[in-house]
Amino acid sequence: MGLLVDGVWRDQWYDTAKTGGRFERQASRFRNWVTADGAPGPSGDGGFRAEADRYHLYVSLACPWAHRTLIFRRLKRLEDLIPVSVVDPRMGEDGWVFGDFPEATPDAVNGASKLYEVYLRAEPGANTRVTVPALWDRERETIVSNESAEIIRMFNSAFDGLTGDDQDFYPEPLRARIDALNDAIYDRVNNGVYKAGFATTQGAYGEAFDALFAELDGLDDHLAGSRYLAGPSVTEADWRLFTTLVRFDAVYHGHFKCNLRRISDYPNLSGYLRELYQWPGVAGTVNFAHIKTHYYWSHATINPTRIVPKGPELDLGSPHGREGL
Ligand SMILES: N[C@@H](CCC(=O)N[C@@H](CS)C(=O)NCC(=O)O)C(=O)O
Repeated sequence: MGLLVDGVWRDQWYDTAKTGGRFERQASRFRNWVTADGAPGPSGDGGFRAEADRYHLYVSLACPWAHRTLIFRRLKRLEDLIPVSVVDPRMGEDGWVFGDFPEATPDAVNGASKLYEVYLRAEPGANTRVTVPALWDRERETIVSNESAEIIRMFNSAFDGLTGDDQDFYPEPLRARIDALNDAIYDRVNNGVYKAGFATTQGAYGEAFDALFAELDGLDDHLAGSRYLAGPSVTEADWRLFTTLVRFDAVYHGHFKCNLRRISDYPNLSGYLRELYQWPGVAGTVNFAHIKTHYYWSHATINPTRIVPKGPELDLGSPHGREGL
C-alpha cells in the first residue's frame, strides 16, 4: 500500500499517528463526470460524453467501493459498453498490480503492470493515493473519476440513451432520503468497518465499533417494516450498503475486529442481504476468493502471517423471506 508523491511511488501505510490513532480516508483526486451530452457535471471539467467503447473501468473484485460500480455496470446493462480490468487481490509494496490470481486480468488498455502507472499516464506529477475504482477515458487518455459514489451516479443515467435502460436508482422524489441514508451509512458502516480495523488506539477502535453497531442495530429495526432502505423499491442506498454487508461475516467480523454480532445474527439485515445477493446478476459480481485474499494478505500490519482463513461457511442462497413486506 502506498501513494504517489510528485509523481513518484512511495510504499507507505496510512499515518494514523497524526490523527490520534484514527484512520482518515483521503478525498478522491479525479472528479470529472461522464454526461449524456458531454456537458460538465457537478464537479470537474466537461468533455466526457457518454459513448460506447470510450471508457474503461479499473476495479478490484475485493474492494467494496469498486464493487458498487460493478453492480451498477451489470444492472444498468453497461457491460458491453464499458469493459473492465481486474487487479490482483494481493496488494503489496507496489500497491494494486495486474497479476495472475484467478479471475484477475491484465490491463487491456494501458498495458500497465501496476495501477500507479495508469495514474501517472493521467497525471505525470500526481500527488494521490492510487485507488480502485478508476474510470479511464481512452479518447482523452486520462482518468475521468476515481470516486465510486460519483461513478455510480454516472452509470445510473448518463448512458441511458445508448442502452435504453431507464431504471433509476436515484429517483428525484427520494433523493433527500437517499442522501441522508448514504451519509450515515458511509460514515458509520461502509467506512466505519475500516475505521475500526485500521485504528491504532483502543479509543479510536472503540469509537468506530460503537458507531458501527449502533447504526447496524438501527438499520435492522428499520428493515423490519421496510423492504428496502428508502421504501418499497431498491435504490442506490441499498447497493451501497450491500457491498459492506456481503463482506462483513467473511472479513470485517474477524479481520477488522467488528465482532459484536455477525450480519447472519440480525433477523432483518440477514434476509435483506440474501435478497440483494439473489437479485438477478448480483451474485456474479461477488468473488469471495478475491475478497478474503485481499484483506487477509494485504494488511500486513494487522495480519502479518498473511494466512487467509478457510471459513466461515456462508448461506447467502437460502430463501430470504422478504416478499411479504
Ligand atoms: N473514495 C474512494 C475510495 C476508494 C478506495 O479507498 N479503494 C481502496 C480499495 S477498497 C483502495 O484502492 N485503496 C488503496 C489505497 O488507499 O492506497 C471511492 O469510493 O471510490
